[in-house]
Amino acid sequence: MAFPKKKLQGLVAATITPMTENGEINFSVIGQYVDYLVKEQGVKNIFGKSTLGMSLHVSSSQCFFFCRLDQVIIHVGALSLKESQELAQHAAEIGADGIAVIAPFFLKPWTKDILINFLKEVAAAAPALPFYYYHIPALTGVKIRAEELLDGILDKIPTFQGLKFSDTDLLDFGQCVDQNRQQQFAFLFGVDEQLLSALVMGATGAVEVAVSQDQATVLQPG
Ligand SMILES: CC(=O)N[C@@H]([C@@H](O)[C@H](O)[C@H](O)CO)[C@@H](O)CC(=O)C(=O)O
Repeated sequence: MAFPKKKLQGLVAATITPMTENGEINFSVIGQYVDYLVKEQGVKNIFGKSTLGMSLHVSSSQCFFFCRLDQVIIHVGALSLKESQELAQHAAEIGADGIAVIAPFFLKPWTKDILINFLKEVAAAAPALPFYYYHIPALTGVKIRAEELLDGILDKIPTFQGLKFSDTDLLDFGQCVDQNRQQQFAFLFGVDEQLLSALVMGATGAVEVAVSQDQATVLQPG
C-alpha cells in the first residue's frame, strides 16, 4: 500500500469512554455520542482510546467502531508489545484508518533505537494502516525528543504517517516540522493552551477535547 493515504488534518476529537455505574464500558450510548460529535460539533475525525478516554485504565481488548466519520485513529499503546500488536490487528480488522502508539512507560525505552524497535513491531502488526507516534513525555516519562525519533523513521517504519505531539516543548515541535518538510506527515498538536503557536509553526491539525464534562455527564445513563 502506498503511503500517505488520506492526510489527517484539522480537528481530531479525542473521545471519552462512556461507562456504566458498574465500571463497564457503556456501548449502548456510543451511537448517541457519535451523533453528538458529528451533528452538534461538526467532528469529522476522531482519536479513539485517547488519554481523555482513559484508555490505559479501561479494561477492554476491544476498540470502538465509529462510522459516519472521515478518519478514525485508534490508540493501541500498551505496556506489553504483544497486547499492543493484538490491539493494532484488531484496529485493522474493524476498519480503522490509522493507529497511534505511546512509548511504553513502566520499564522505559532509554534510547531512540529501543523505542523505534518497539514502535516498528507494533506497526508491523497492522502493515496496511498509517502509523502515528503519540509523543506525551509528561505521562510516559520517556523524554526522547520527537525530532530525534523522526530522523530517518521511514526507513524503520514505512507506514509512519505522523505525530501526535502532546508536549509543551515548542522548539522540539518546530524542529519536527522543519526537518520533515519534504514528507507528507501529519503534525497533530495536543496541548490546547499552545495550539495557536503550534498552528503558526506548521501543525496540520489538533487533537482536542470535543465534549465538556457536563456534556459527558449527560451521556451517562440515569
Ligand atoms: C493529553 C491530553 O489529555 N490532551 C488533551 C488536552 O486537552 C490537555 O488535557 C490540556 O491541553 C492540558 O492542559 C486533549 O488534547 C485530548 C488528547 O489529546 C487525548 O486525550 O489524547
